[in-house]
Amino acid sequence: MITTSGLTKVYQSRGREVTALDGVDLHVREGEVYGVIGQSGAGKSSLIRCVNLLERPTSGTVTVDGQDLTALAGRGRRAGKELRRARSRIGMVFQHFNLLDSRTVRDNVELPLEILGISGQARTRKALELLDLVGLADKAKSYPGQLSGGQKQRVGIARALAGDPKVLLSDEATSALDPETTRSILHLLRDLNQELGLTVLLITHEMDVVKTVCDSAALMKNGRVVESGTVGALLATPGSELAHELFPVGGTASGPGSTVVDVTFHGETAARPVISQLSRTYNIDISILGAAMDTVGGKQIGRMRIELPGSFEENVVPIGFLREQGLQAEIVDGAPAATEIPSQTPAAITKEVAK
Ligand SMILES: Nc1ncnc2c1ncn2[C@@H]1O[C@H](COP(=O)(O)OP(=O)(O)OP(=O)(O)O)[C@@H](O)[C@H]1O
Repeated sequence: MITTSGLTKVYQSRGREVTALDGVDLHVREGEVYGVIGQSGAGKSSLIRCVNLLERPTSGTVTVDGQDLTALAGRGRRAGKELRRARSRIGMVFQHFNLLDSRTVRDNVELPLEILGISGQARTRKALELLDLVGLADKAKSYPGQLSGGQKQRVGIARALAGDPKVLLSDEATSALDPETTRSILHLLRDLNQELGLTVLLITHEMDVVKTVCDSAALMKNGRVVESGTVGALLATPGSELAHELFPVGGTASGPGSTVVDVTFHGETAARPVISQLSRTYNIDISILGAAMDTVGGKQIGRMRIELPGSFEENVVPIGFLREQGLQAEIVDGAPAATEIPSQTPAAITKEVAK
C-alpha cells in the first residue's frame, strides 16, 4: 500500500547539508499497522512528511495505493491539483492535534470536506458519522478548548478520516498523552484498522506503541532503516535490536563452562511445556536466567534466557531440539564462531549493516 524506494532527503541548513533520509526502502502492506521507531533526529518526521509529499524528497520515489506521488507536481501548499487529490486520500494525525480553536468540533471535522467542495448537508452528515465512529457524538458542538487531550486526538482522527482515506499517517499521535489515554487512542487506531481496512503508518519513539498496536515495524537510525519486518519475524531474528528492545531479557551465566541461550516462544509454542520436555529428554538441569511474556498484536509472545551446563558443542543436540519444536534459539554465551551456528534468520527480515 505504501512503498518508498531509495528515499533521500537532504536539507540545506545554514550553508550546510543535513541528510535526514539516506535511501529508505519501506514496504507497508495493505491493512497493516506499521510502526517506524527511532530516536530523536533519526529521520522519522522527515519520512512521514515525504510519504505524503508535504516535504519533497531529494531523490527516490513514494508510491501510495499504486500511485507514484513523486511523479505529481508541486510541493507543500503549492501542490498541483492531482497531488492535492492524492493527498486527500491520505489521512494525517499530528502529535499536537492541530485543531482550529475558533471552530467547533464538528466544524473542525468538516474542514477537509469543505476544501473538497462537499455541500453543507452532506458535510455535516459525514462529520457526525465520523464523530460517532471515534466515540465523540456528544461533543459535536463543543470547542477544542473544552476537550481533554485524548478527546482532541479523537477529533484529529475523525478529521483525518473525512476524505475516506485508505492510508492513515500518524506522527507521534500519542506522545502528548498520558499512558491510559495513549492506550485508548492506540485501540481506536487498531479498531479503525480492522473495521475500515485502513492501512496505518505511524512513527513513534515509544517501544510500547509498537508492542501494543503494530503488525510490522522498522527501526531507523541516522536516516536509514536498519531493521524491518513483521513483529513476529523480528522477534524470531537472532540479534535483532528491535526484538531485544521489545523483550529485554537479562541474566548472565553463573560461571564458565555453560551455554546461555535466548529462546523465543510465539504462537502455539508459547503454550507448550517445551523447557520441561527438554530437561527430561536430555536429563539436563536448566537454569532460567531471565524471562518476559507479553501480548504483541494480540498474540502471546515470550522470551526466556536459559543456561545449559556444558559448552556449545555439548549442547548442539538440545538446542536442535528447541528449534525442532518451532522455537527460536539464539546462543548468547558459549557459542563458537558465528559461521558455525546454524542460522534460522527468516528471509522476510531485512537487516542491513549500518553504514
Ligand atoms: N527543515 C529542516 N531543515 C534542516 N534540517 C532539518 C529540517 N527538518 C529536519 N532536519 C534535520 O534532519 C534530521 C532528522 O530530523 P527528523 O525531524 O526527521 O527526525 P525525527 O526522528 O522525527 O526526530 P524527532 O523525533 O526529534 O522529531 C535532524 O538532524 C534534523 O535536525
